Amino acid sequence: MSTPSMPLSPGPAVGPVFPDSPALVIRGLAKRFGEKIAVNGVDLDVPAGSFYGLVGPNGAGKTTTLSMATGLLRPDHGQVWVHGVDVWERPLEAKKLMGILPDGVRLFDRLTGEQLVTYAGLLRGMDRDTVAERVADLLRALDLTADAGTLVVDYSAGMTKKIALASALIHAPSLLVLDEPFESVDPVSAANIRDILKSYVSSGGSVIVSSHVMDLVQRMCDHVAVIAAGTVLAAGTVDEVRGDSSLEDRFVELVGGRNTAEGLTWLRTS
Ligand SMILES: Nc1ncnc2c1ncn2[C@@H]1O[C@H](COP(=O)(O)OP(=O)(O)OP(=O)(O)O)[C@@H](O)[C@H]1O
Repeated sequence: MSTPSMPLSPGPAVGPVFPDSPALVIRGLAKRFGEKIAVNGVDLDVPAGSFYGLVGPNGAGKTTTLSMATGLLRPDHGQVWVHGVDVWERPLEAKKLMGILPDGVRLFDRLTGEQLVTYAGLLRGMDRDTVAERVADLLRALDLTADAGTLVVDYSAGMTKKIALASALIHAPSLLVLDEPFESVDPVSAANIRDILKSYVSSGGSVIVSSHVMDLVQRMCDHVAVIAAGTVLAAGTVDEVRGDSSLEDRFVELVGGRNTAEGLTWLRTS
């Protein structure tokens, strides 16, 4: 595979971040697990200030792509830039710019919710007073104040998602990478999270979010990429990708795979 190149200037090898550069650029990203090709040459451009949805069927390669884009999983091929900073060449610089909500990663769950978010802030090198102020704000915004002193291991799945999101937001990153942030989250909390993310984007932040909920992506995101079998099938603004259809219909059209229940006659009760 030839060396991938970024079309827009990635900036100098060392130096300040370029605010005008795209929030995230992915070129030729690929990953194989044994015989299984999980990600097969993904290119993606997430403009700064966009709310970008990444959708695809189960096993499409969304988590693998986002893990490689955020420096959690080493790609076999390809390159990733966050605001012009090469994630795999300058990981510390790149990671300062990102807030990450990974899917299924273990948290330090013997800490209380408050301790966990505080720890995330201190790890980011923030001073204690700012951390304390932001932890209180985040717990309030995510409706976790009453459970601040509860161990994370005793949180429900939705509460765990929310405390992990708070940990990703504490250092006010430029780019938020969220893998299935709404999974297991109740509708009121999901609406609160959407409001937080919308105001984050309107104040200049960028978000890339993976989700299976097409309706949510259509309402919330301004850009979307459809990925299946490790390949991007369509990408652009939500209106460009969906055309005259709903995003859900367009998704089914692109991805295919609708099955009938013909083979499950034994499931009929009458
Ligand atoms: N660590 C691993 N070892 C082996 N195979 C893996 C591993 N991680 C992912 N895969 C495989 O790679 C493919 C892509 O998985 P991935 O988790 O990226 O998909 P996804 O789009 O996030 O799926 P879902 O929507 O179900 O979460 C799948 O076939 C999966 O089985």
